Amino acid sequence: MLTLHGAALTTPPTLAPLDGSVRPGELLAIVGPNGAGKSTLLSLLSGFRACQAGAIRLDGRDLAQWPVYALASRRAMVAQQEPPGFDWRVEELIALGSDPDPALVTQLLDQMDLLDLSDRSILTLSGGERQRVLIARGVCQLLSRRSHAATDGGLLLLDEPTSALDIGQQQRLMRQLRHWAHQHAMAIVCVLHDLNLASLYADRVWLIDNGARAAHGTPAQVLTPERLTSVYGAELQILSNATGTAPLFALVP
Ligand SMILES: Nc1ncnc2c1ncn2[C@@H]1O[C@H](COP(=O)(O)OP(=O)(O)OP(=O)(O)O)[C@@H](O)[C@H]1O
Repeated sequence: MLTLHGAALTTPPTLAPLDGSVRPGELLAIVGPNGAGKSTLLSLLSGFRACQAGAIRLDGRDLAQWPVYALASRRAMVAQQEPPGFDWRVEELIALGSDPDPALVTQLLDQMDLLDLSDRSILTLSGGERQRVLIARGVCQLLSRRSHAATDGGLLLLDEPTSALDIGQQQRLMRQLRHWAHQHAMAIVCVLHDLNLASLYADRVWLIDNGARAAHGTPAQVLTPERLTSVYGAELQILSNATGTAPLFALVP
């Protein structure tokens, strides 16, 4: 479990103090306009950036106190635009640094619709294919390093994981994220620009605006047309949703 206790950044890029938690088995979406502070917040949650006030704790221990190797078994981060780096084959890159059971790699290749690409060089992949490989690598890191003592699947942090995906792959990924969250009691935090994906798949949403959390709760509580119009300055119409619970939006032409 990840907990925030007045966690803040006081020098630019600033973030107002945040309290809250990310629980095993849930999918938390972080949404907000460009420049709101979403990626900055994700870098705090990952421990790559230290908060300047308050604290962030993973399993009750301050993030800054975790030894690097131990932290890598409990938290994986997939950044927005990771450069491809060296000429790895897809299945090599997924396993890199994790020494996983080969069956896990095959399962992840299947789950991310990458089986046909397993032997290809990462340098030859399209943007969306590469994005799916990097997500598989993050999940592989958590599942293969998981200790027998762990009661949950750790923390997976994803910065705009659907940005390069077509709508079919977006749906597959979001369903797969929910599946991993439930099957492995994994806590998953996803920065999303697509409010409809947040609405359809997230258990909870944090709306970030201007370096502060403007609202948090279920998608239906947070994603109201009035609030979104005010925060994004976009003219929206609300569409009905098949489940009748989460709102869906379209731009007014
Ligand atoms: N080192 C820095 N010094 C000063 N300001 C910064 C620094 N890094 C980022 N910023 C600013 O902090 C704000 C938040 O940036 P961040 O990347 O977290 O936004 P974001 O919500 O992820 O945006 P986007 O949706 O465009 O990816 C932006 O206005 C950015 O210009």
